[in-house]
Amino acid sequence: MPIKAILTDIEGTTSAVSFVFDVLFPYAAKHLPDFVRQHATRADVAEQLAAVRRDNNEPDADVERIIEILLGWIAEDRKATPLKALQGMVWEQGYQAGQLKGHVYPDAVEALKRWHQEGFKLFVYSSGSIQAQKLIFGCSEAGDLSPLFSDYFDTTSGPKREAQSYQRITQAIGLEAAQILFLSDIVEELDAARTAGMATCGLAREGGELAGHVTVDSFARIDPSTF
Ligand SMILES: CSCCC(=O)C(=O)COP(=O)(O)O
Ligand SMILES: [Mg+2]
Repeated sequence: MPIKAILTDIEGTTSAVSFVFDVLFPYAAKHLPDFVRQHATRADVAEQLAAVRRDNNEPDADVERIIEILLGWIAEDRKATPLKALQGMVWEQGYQAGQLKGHVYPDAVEALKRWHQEGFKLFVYSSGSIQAQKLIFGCSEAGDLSPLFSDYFDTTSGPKREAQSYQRITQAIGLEAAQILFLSDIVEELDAARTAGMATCGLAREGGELAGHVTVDSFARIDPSTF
């Protein structure tokens, strides 16, 4: 069945792991405490603070305790939906102030533009919140790439290592799973997408193999017509 849509991961796939770990996460760790203190009663922030209390089973946690929990989650790279939502809000301030510019590999920019022009529908699936995804592509070093994408999916569709998440995304996209090519640098994500019936391609930017999946080191080597 020919590929009609491409669903891509961000960290380690379109964008450098070092940008996420050395720029985005430290920025969030630095600015999140004051952001939470200042906006704790704002409806969208309060909703995420309530979710942290629920997820950590600490119904009485005050704002300072929640900040402590969130900083711990950043340090351990926990893909918790409330942390991801709050990080997106903090990064928005950084992008708006011109302190952050999204990193997207030039080969990814070139291929995404070409595939879009060729008629492939492009989608993103990342543990980063949809807001964070729109920012990294909308305020990228290569300019505003957001017109390339038809839709974005985050952990509200489920964890990235579970096949059911890819089934939900397939339903939302409205194609057969076999018509969707999923790109990622994590073998467990590729395995889950394949279990859901998607075609897969691994990105190993430093070289090597993602066991059991076609693996490339650059978007320039991906030809959707061969999957
Ligand atoms: C959307 S940029 C921030 C990336 C992020 O927070 C993250 O956890 C990366 O997860 P991914 O699923 O893109 O590997
Ligand atoms: Mg990744």
